[in-house]
Amino acid sequence: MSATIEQLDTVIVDLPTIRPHKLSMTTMGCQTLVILRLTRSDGIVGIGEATTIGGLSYGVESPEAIKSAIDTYLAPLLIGQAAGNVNALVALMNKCVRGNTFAKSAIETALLDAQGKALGLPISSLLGGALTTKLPVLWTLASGDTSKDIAEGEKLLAEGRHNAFKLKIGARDYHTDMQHTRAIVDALGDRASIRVDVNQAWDTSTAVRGCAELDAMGIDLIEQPVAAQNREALVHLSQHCRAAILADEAVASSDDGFDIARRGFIGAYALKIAKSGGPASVLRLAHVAQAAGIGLYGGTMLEGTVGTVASLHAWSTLPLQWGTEMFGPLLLKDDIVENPLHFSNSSVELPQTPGLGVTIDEDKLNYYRRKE
Ligand SMILES: O=C(O)C[C@H]1C=CC(=O)O1
Ligand SMILES: [Mn+2]
Repeated sequence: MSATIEQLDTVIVDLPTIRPHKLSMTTMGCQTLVILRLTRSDGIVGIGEATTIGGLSYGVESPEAIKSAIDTYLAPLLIGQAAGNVNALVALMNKCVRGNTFAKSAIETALLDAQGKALGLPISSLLGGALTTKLPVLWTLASGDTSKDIAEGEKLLAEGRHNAFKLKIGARDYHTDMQHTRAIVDALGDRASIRVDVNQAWDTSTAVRGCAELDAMGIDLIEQPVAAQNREALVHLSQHCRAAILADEAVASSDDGFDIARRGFIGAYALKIAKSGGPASVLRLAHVAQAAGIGLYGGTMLEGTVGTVASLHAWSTLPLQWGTEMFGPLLLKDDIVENPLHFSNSSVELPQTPGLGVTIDEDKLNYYRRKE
């Protein structure tokens, strides 16, 4: 008899960051992960993670709401169902629960982890196979202080840990942001690819001016310069700017991807498992992008190791013109897995053991779990 889903357990975990991480909408001093354990009738346990940024300041699901959506709605829906058919379970979740892609992503990850363990295959194999087992990883310089960012970039270049940096701008006034970016390009730009993420902070005319100025500085990639809803401007910028434009908050589902492509967008899409509902569901968006000639980038919600590895399994099956930013675990002071990822030479290694390839460290989980 095939295994059924018996139990879903969620815990909220708060992990401190190694330094403040400053984005246009919030400054993080801690990252909150929702860790899911899904137990099957054959005794196999799959793990998953749902993580957002800054409570409700970045996405529409808070960690507390994600836990509640799983505990109250998704768990009762799934318990008793056959555990091995991920497509059927995703279809059931999408039929009965609207939105809530962060919560669904944790579940899809746990289902794939469990099924991979049952079949003795890594998740990437369940998704059709990895094109590579080493993926490029950039680092985000976002301490909020230009000289600290330069020192951090110099150290990481010297260690050979990263050769591409993303700068977070948009929180401060336009001139301060431009001065900050120029100083970093002057200091590090001859040895590293420098990209910026504006996180939706500019109106259209500021974005037209800003993208031209960033272009002239030699910035390679400009991420989400305008509001997520301002698709006209995003398309216009992608067609008029020499630097590539990366759509992040503007693109979550394959429908978003199709609409933006249909309007004539020619940049790249930041894929994130949390935006699309999991490591299998995100591939639909990737395939729309590929059909439209749009580039791919492996994006992060600054997940811990579980969410990062889940994403890496999906990214490994795709040609990524712009690499990945799967550095989340390196931004955290500690980890809740027994076998952390290996980052070196500007890349990370994809685990090859069955399922995700990571095991929870129960003592660490217990230490960092939120005590209600
Ligand atoms: O891209 C975002 O908007 C969010 C996140 C990804 C990397 C980082 O530093 O912040
Ligand atoms: Mn972004």
